[in-house]
Amino acid sequence: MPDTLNILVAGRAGQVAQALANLPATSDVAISTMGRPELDICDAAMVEAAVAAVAPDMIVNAAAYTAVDQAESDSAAAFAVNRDGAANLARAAAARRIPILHLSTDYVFDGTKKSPYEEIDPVAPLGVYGASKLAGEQEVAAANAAHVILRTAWVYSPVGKNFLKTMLRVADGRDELGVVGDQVGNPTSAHDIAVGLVAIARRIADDENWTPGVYHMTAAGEASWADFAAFIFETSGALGGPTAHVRRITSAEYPTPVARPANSRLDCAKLSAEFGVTLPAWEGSTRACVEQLLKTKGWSV
Ligand SMILES: NC(=O)C1=CN([C@@H]2O[C@H](COP(=O)(O)OP(=O)(O)OC[C@H]3O[C@@H](n4cnc5c(N)ncnc54)[C@H](OP(=O)(O)O)[C@@H]3O)[C@@H](O)[C@H]2O)C=CC1
Ligand SMILES: Cc1cn([C@H]2C[C@H](O)[C@@H](COP(=O)(O)OP(=O)(O)O[C@H]3O[C@@H](C)C(=O)[C@@H](O)[C@H]3O)O2)c(=O)[nH]c1=O
Repeated sequence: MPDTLNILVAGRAGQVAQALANLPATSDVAISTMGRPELDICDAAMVEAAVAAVAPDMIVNAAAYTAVDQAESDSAAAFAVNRDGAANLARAAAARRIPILHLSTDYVFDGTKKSPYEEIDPVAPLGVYGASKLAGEQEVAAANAAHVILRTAWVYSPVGKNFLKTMLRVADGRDELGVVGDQVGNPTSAHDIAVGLVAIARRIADDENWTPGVYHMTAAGEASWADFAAFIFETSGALGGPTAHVRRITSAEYPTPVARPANSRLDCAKLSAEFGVTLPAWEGSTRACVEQLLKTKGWSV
């Protein structure tokens, strides 16, 4: 590993990129996050220029088009970012002979499996977002042999747009909320993803014998969206924040432009075996996020 491992992160304003930027400073890892104005991943020339200027040892792609419903009517934009933008970054990394860590999603699956998904399970996205992310995985793998594709899920953090913040905002002034109880997954904190990414980056930099490929990286434990909401409100209510009763509903009672997988659970054993990385259980990280948001009433922004 170089004395300082320089990591360039694309997608600066996003949840995961901000969590990476907010990690406590260490002497052996330097993280530079870049946003759309100076690193629009859809612009191949800009990507090449930014990568040449920063001269990183590794690239993390945390930029993405993540508006799941909107993607259905904005397919070109979703594919431009999630497939073509990812390919641009992977090519720029390959040209410099450096690895790329690329984030992907549980929504590459259709959710019909009855147990947690493994990396070898067949993919079958239900909508444009999932299809565009799957295409991005394929482009990244084809463009750069030195790739780690990390599928995560149900990401939340004190910043950006996510389900946890939506729950606190919507509960402010309401007694009861209908939340789907028939979709189950792994709510995952952006901070925990950031810690995992840096651990993987260190491993790769230290050891040439790592195995490129697709890995699942989510929090330990599982919940339905209704379970997740109930836990958020229990935590927030106990601290004097917004709270509401969760009425468990079915997906049919909450129609959305695109269906979500009924089973989004990811099996993370491969990540643990290859890189020694296991993310913490979702409850503790959710509590920490709610506590942080309550300090600033940060759910409204
Ligand atoms: N959020 C979630 O629940 C999940 C996310 N993931 C994946 O994890 C990764 C990180 O997600 P998360 O942090 O939540 O995403 P966010 O939506 O919070 O952030 C994504 C960022 O990418 C930026 N971006 C979009 N287009 C471009 C572009 N052309 N060039 C540069 N930046 C761009 C966005 O900027 P702008 O605001 O200007 O559009 C935004 O700041 C993504 O790959 C996502 O698919 C996986 C599973 C769940
Ligand atoms: C706001 C709300 C949502 N829901 C349901 C709708 C949906 O089925 C589920 C999740 O809602 P959202 O639309 O907030 O979440 P969604 O945008 O589907 O979240 C996904 O984002 C992308 C980027 C990913 O990669 C996925 O892993 C996942 O995190 O909760 C309720 O039942 N009640 C509510 O009040």
